[in-house]
Amino acid sequence: MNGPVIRIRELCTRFGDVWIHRGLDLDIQRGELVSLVGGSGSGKTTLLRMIIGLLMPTSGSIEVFGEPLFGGGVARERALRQRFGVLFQHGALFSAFNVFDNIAFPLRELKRYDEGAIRDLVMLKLSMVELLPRHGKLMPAELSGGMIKRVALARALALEPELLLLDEPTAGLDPDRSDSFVRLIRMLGEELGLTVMLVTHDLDTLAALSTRVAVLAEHKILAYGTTDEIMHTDHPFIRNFFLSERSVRALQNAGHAVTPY
Ligand SMILES: Nc1ncnc2c1ncn2[C@@H]1O[C@H](COP(=O)(O)OP(=O)(O)OP(=O)(O)O)[C@@H](O)[C@H]1O
Repeated sequence: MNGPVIRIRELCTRFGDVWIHRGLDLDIQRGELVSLVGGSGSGKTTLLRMIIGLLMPTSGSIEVFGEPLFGGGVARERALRQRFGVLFQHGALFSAFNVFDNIAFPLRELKRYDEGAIRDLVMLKLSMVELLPRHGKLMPAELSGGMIKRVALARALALEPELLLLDEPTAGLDPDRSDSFVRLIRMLGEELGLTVMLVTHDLDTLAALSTRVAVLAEHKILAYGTTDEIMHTDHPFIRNFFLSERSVRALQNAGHAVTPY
């Protein structure tokens, strides 16, 4: 496929009288790792939910893998969605299923594999996220925050997606767990040749992962470029977000040349 993996044009979203997005355009090319940042309530999660197909925009278009996301009939929409994996903010594991069954869920839903093949695939995904076969028997309530994220990532990877969408992947993790989860995402992204889009508030995550950063402000993608390009864009949100003392430390740790504002 040529062209962007995600192509959004003239997207508008209105809830009641309130406009969230207004004329938003965004292209994400294959192999990119794009962090979406923006102020609280700017519409990042809403945009992610639209790309997943959970919400319809008020107007405008979203194409994924060169095909319109909406309006192609249930079977085609489902086939399209099988090509992307989603990691929700709190993992969204099924609390009544153990780890094995959570990861097996999308595979069983597909009705393409017998239980032997499903077992092999679940074990493979567990090892990809650096968990052990015995972890498969645990229930979600028995997992640490970091393990929940890893299981949710294994489930997101179950159908071997080409596109991975992550909502606040490191939220709620302590710095060590956050660092190791970021390393895992980066390694898997490279090994599997994934295109990744993530929503994050965390500068460490953004600085360590992104090939590009998209800034959602004033109802649209106000700036889009490499971390270095974005850092040097003059806009109040960008100055506050990137050039606070804490942010500068995170960016310097990730090897970016930056001086405090
Ligand atoms: N289904 C909905 N109905 C009405 N309003 C909604 C709905 N979903 C989101 N909103 C509103 O849209 C705005 C954008 O919400 P969204 O969760 O996308 O923001 P965000 O940028 O992800 O914020 P945060 O960084 O705080 O998580 C908010 O004001 C929210 O209250």
